[in-house]
Amino acid sequence: MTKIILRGCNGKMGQVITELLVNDEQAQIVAGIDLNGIAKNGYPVFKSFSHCNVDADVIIDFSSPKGLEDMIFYGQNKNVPIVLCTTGLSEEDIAMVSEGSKKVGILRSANMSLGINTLLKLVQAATKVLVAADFDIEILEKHHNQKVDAPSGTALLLADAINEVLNKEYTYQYDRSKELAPRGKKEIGISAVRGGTIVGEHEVIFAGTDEVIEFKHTAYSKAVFAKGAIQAAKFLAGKGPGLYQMSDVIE
Ligand SMILES: NC(=O)C1=CN([C@@H]2O[C@H](COP(=O)(O)OP(=O)(O)OC[C@H]3O[C@@H](n4cnc5c(N)ncnc54)[C@H](O)[C@@H]3O)[C@@H](O)[C@H]2O)C=CC1
Ligand SMILES: O=C(O)C1=N[C@H](C(=O)O)C[C@H](O)C1
Repeated sequence: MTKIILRGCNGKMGQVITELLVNDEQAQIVAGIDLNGIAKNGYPVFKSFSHCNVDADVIIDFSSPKGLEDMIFYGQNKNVPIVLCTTGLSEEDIAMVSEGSKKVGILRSANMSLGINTLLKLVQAATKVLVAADFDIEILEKHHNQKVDAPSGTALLLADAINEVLNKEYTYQYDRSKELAPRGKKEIGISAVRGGTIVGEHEVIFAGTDEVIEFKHTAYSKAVFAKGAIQAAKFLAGKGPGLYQMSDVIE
């Protein structure tokens, strides 16, 4: 049985994971960490890791970048690897994750769904062909009105995957409305829409002369992310230090 500490347990994703694990025979939540500290799901909830005294195999984090350092410190000290699903991380946060992973296993992914992780490979293959034929690349993402970070972590993940194929030569253009200059050649445009209860939509648009190819992923429920996170937690439990990705879990 994989014993999980769920950080952000009282949030939207925390609740979906909690419900999914009720009937899971291979994994269970042994404690939650949440700023509001309210226990409502049959497991203890602590306001921070400094109060958490349970025996666990893995941490799943869907919360906020605040307190990231404390979580990594806890993981290193207790030898508990971390599935880091939270987005909106700064450059400094990402460097901290990279450094931290030298002492504890950390799997970081801005999107745990099978669909987006398949899309990453498809857009890389498309980029190789289409950029050589002078196509421009734009990414459009849409999310619910409660989302605090923009652009989404997934939009950045897609852009990074594309840019990897392009030897990291492209820059990201986030706000075209302030631009007077025309579109740059080596740039990836990234645009965000926020409204209602949209779970998560990502479009990668390859626009060439007289033809356009669009790749689109739509999440219809948060369960697609929760299932991926649980799968990742089962994979990561017992693993040693290192920086892992979803591609290590779903080939
Ligand atoms: N990687 C993925 O597949 C996905 C990632 N996310 C990301 O997960 C995060 C959470 O998303 P939601 O559940 O929608 O947000 P939410 O706002 O509904 O829930 C966040 C929860 O974390 C708690 N929290 C915030 N800061 C905390 C801290 N420093 N320590 C302990 N608890 C803290 C809040 O009290 C709240 O209960 C966001 O960054 C979001 O972008 C969301 C969906 C999928
Ligand atoms: O906050 C969300 O809801 C989501 N966040 C992730 C992101 O920033 O990409 C993943 C998913 O799209 C839902």
